Amino acid sequence: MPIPDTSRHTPASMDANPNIEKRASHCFGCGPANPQGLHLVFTTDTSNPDIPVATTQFQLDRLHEGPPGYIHGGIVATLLDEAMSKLNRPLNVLAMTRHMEIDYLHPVPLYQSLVLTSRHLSREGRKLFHRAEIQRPDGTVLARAKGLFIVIDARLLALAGLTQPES
Ligand SMILES: CCCCCCCCCC(=O)SCCNC(=O)CCNC(=O)[C@H](O)C(C)(C)COP(=O)(O)OP(=O)(O)OC[C@H]1O[C@@H](n2cnc3c(N)ncnc32)[C@H](O)[C@@H]1OP(=O)(O)O
Repeated sequence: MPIPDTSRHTPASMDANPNIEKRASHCFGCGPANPQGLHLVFTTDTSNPDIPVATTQFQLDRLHEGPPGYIHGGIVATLLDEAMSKLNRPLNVLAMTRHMEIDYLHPVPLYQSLVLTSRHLSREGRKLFHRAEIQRPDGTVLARAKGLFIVIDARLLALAGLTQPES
């Protein structure tokens, strides 16, 4: 069994002083410190604070290939999930994906700049309903998702040491 290269990826539990920023910095979708991550950087439009919209452009290569020339479907799901998760902080909540459904409308190509966007739809108590799309620059929708995110009690996360520096 290969020995993990901990200089490239150290589990948070092995960090000397892990906190939420360090842990989030390894998020596969958006963490800058994850050498194998997607490094997505979103712009969030909160001009209507009740309906935030998150957008990024991305371009992937064969590292994430599924069908020849196209992005793996699981990575497409990751992209859509990540985009929807970016709506939670503007809504001032911590939330996790409970359910999502995806329409794979067209294969999503490698080596092309694409647009990933998400929009908050509605809220019912702890349940947040979001949607996300991957589009070509001409607006053609390649994949679309609807997601249900559940608001997590921030106090429980704090007790677990996830939202503040551990002492
Ligand atoms: C610290 C946050 C960091 C966020 C990082 C974001 C990364 C990107 C986003 C992700 O990928 S998060 C990782 C993937 N998600 C997970 O690992 C979550 C795993 N699931 C859980 O931990 C729990 O299921 C969860 C905390 C989400 C919810 O558990 P709960 O026990 O608190 O909620 P519950 O199961 O009772 O469901 C809440 C409500 O949703 C409803 N519900 C559940 N599934 C549903 C469904 N499919 N359709 C409609 N409603 C549904 C359910 O009926 C209920 O309705 P009511 O409140 O009205 O009773």
